[in-house]
Amino acid sequence: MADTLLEVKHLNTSFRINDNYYAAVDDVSLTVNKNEVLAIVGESGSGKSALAFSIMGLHNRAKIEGGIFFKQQDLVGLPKSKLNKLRGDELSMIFQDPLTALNPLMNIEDQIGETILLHHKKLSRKKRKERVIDLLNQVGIPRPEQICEQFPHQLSGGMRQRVIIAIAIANNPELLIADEPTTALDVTIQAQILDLIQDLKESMHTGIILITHDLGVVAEMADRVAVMYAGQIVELADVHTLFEKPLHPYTRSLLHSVPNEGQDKLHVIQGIVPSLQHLPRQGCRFAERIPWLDGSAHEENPELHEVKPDHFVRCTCYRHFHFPAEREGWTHGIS
Ligand SMILES: Nc1ncnc2c1ncn2[C@@H]1O[C@H](COP(=O)(O)OP(=O)(O)OP(=O)(O)O)[C@@H](O)[C@H]1O
Repeated sequence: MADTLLEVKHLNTSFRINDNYYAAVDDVSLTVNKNEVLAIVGESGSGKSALAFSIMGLHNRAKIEGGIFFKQQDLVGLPKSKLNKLRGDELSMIFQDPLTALNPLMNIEDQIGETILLHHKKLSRKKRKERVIDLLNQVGIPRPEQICEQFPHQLSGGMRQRVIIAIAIANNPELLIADEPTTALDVTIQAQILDLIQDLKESMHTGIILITHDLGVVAEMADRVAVMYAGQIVELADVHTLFEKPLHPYTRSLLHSVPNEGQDKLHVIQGIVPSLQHLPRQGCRFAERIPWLDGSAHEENPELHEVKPDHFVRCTCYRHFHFPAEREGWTHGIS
C-alpha cells in the first residue's frame, strides 16, 4: 500500500468579499504519498495557491472547512504553536518569487541559519554554519563560504531560488510544496532547479506538491497530476494516463493548447477563469468555455467519477466532448 503522507478531505477554502464567503477551493480531496510528486495544474485563478496556502496554514482570514491530514494529524484548527512546529520542519514550501521570499537585509548564512535555529535551538553557531554550507553545496551553489556573506540582491535569480530551496529543505521536510518554483527563472536555470527538486525526492523520499502552469514540467516531473478548474479538481490521474488518455474537456483543451510534435493546430480555450465572485456554482463550471457542446451533455451536479482505478473525472460531459470544427473559429495555426 502507498505510504500516505498527506490526505486532503473535502477541503473548502473561502474568502470573504463584502458580506459573503466565496469558495476558492471547493470540495477538494487528494492524497500525496512519500517519494511522490503530485502536480497541480490549471490556469491562473483556478485555486492552486489557495490550496497550497491552506495546507501550509498560511491564510489569515480565510474560512477553512474539511480535513487536511498530515501523517494522520488534522492541520485544520491546529493551534498556531503546533503548526509553527511543523512548518519549516516536516512541512515546507518553496514560494514563487525568490526576491520577495528573502529578507533583503539579512545575509544568506543568517537567512538559512534562522530556519535551522527555529527547530534546533541547541545547535551551536559552528554546527549551524556547517549545516548552512552543507545545504548550499546540496543545492549546487558554488563557493558557499563566500555566498554566506552575501545579501539577496547580490545573487542572480537562479542563485536566489537555490537559496530558497536550501531554506525549504533545511530541516529535511517530509512534505514540500513548490508553488511555481521556476516561473521567475530563465529556461536553462529552470531545468537545473527542476533537477534539484527531483534529486530531493529521490535522496530524501520527500512527498512533493508541484504547482505549475507548465505542462512540459508536469510531464517531466510528476508521478500523478490533479487538474484544477475554478476551485475544483476536474481530473486526477497518473501522469501517463493524463497525457495519453486525458478525458475531461478542460484537460484535453490544455493539452491541445500547447505546441506538440506533429500537431499543426493549436486549440484556444475561449474566455478566462471567472473571478471568484462570478464562478458558476451550479452545473459544470467549464460548460461556458465549450459552448459548442450541447447543455444536456453536462451533469446537473457534476461529481468526480472514478472511471478507471485511480483515474477520476468530473462531470459526464467528457463522454460527448469533441473539439469544434475549424470553421467554428476556435482553433488557429501555430505559425
Ligand atoms: N486572500 C484572498 N482574498 C480574496 N480572494 C482571493 C484571495 N486569494 C485568492 N483569491 C481568489 O481566489 C481565486 C483562486 O486564486 P489562486 O491564487 O489560488 O489561483 P491560482 O490558481 O494559484 O492562480 P495563479 O496561477 O495566478 O497563482 C482567484 O479568483 C483569486 O482572485
